[in-house]
Amino acid sequence: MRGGDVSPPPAVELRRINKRFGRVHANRDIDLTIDAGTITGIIGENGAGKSTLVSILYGFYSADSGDILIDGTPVALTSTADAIRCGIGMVHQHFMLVPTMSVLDNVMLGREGGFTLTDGISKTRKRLAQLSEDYGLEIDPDALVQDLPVGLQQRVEILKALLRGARILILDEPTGVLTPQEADRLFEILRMLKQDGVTILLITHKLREIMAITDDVNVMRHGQMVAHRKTKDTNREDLARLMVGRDVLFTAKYHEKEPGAPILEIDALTHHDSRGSTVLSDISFTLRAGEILGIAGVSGNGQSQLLDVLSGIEPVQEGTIRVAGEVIDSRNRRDPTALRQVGVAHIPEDRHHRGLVLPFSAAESSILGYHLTDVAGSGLFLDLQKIEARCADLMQRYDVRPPDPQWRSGGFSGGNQQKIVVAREIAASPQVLLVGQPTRGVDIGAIEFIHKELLAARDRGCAILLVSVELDEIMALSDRILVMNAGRIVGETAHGEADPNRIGLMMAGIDPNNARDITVQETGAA
Ligand SMILES: Nc1ncnc2c1ncn2[C@@H]1O[C@H](COP(=O)(O)OP(=O)(O)OP(=O)(O)O)[C@@H](O)[C@H]1O
Repeated sequence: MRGGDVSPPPAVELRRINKRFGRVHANRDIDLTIDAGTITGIIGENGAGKSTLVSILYGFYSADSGDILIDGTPVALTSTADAIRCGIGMVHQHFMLVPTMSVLDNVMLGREGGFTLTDGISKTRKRLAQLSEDYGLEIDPDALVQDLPVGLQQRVEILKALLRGARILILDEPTGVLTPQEADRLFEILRMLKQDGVTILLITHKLREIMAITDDVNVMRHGQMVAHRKTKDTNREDLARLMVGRDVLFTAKYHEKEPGAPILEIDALTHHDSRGSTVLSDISFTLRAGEILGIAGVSGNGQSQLLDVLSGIEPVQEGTIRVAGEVIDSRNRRDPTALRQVGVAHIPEDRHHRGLVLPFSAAESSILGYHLTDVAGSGLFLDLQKIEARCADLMQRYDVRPPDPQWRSGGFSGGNQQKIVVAREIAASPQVLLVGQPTRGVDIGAIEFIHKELLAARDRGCAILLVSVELDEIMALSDRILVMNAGRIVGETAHGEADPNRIGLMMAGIDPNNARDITVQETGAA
């Protein structure tokens, strides 16, 4: 017991935790102490071992060795059910909810933990309503999960954990998919939970969030815990240095450059989803060679559909796309492979579903979409040696860890998976590069690197369409910015004239010329 006999034991104590995956030593002699009723952050580069560590605490992985103490008592966590029984809950990066079921059904699912069948539906409904009210979560128990925006889906995950009796809540990169407004709301909820004595463990790459909400912060590097700081005694620069081992540039080194000829011309593009709702409305713009055109917008305002149509995942319904003179419209479809052959590359927003095939090796994933080009070999068959050698080279340049072309794509940490996708698409030297959320889940060192690579591709003449919910990222890289709201382009601004407040208002659907006394909070990529 620390601090004399009267102080309570820590909520969580990890002692000399070790975990290996084959030859990767993901967690090496990790010690971590978390006091009850605090918010503790864990930061570290991609692949540092953060998710592995919290997965061990949640009983998802078993440690090879080491001890776990909850409230001072040693526990054996051999399954997530064990963890739930010990009062541990987890909100995952990829939600574990069933989209076609209601909120109530979802929280009733898999009740291994704090409440049982005898609780009955009506009792659960009451507790759900009470918790939702206590924390201002605004959740309708009968809503279908698929109809809720991601911010609300995440609250359902939190409610599910609380209903199972969680007193220790783990959140693994909870804001990666949230708008800045949703993230602020999440932090209010976390502060309320802390006031009620819940202990919170937060993994994030965003140092702004660490500084805003945590009491303590722990830094991991190469599988080890290398530093602990009281948040009030540190700052972003200090933490960045501890993580990466060098100073980090928080803003990309942008320089002006005259763009070349038009390469991608979009005219009157309108698109409807499967339910007939209009998701893109009369979109027209021109993208030039050697230009980065940023699309700013709150997620869910048509940006994803725009990328889907431009990359050939969805057919053009109304309007035309002209790529290097070639016309694509409703009568003349091009699928993503055909588009790649005319030089249109795509870094998709969702690396799990569209960027990688998780059971494939890194080498196989590194030629996805390019298997018909000479990077895959010259004859009828794939030249595996050539593919692996090229993949090894890309992995070295993009600092993918482990740098092993034969490693299974699904066995890389989230940020390293993202680097594989970014490396593949930039290395194809496309004429047009469509980019969706390029730095989601990526550590600050890698953000700096990816930004540098995007600017370098622009300087080589590539025309880049950059979609990101991080306004800082859009402002740092784009020569021109278009703002999207409700499926329409509602504003345009040049790099030098970009004003985050004006853009923020347009993103929210407010005409900045008529808005008074409204300021919009800036977002932060790191
Ligand atoms: N299921 C697995 N199979 C094989 N290797 C794995 C598995 N899970 C993790 N690893 C390896 O363990 C190491 C640590 O991964 P982990 O996901 O814990 O990192 P992280 O710090 O959470 O990274 P990120 O910030 O990118 O999410 C990585 O090198 C990864 O490749």
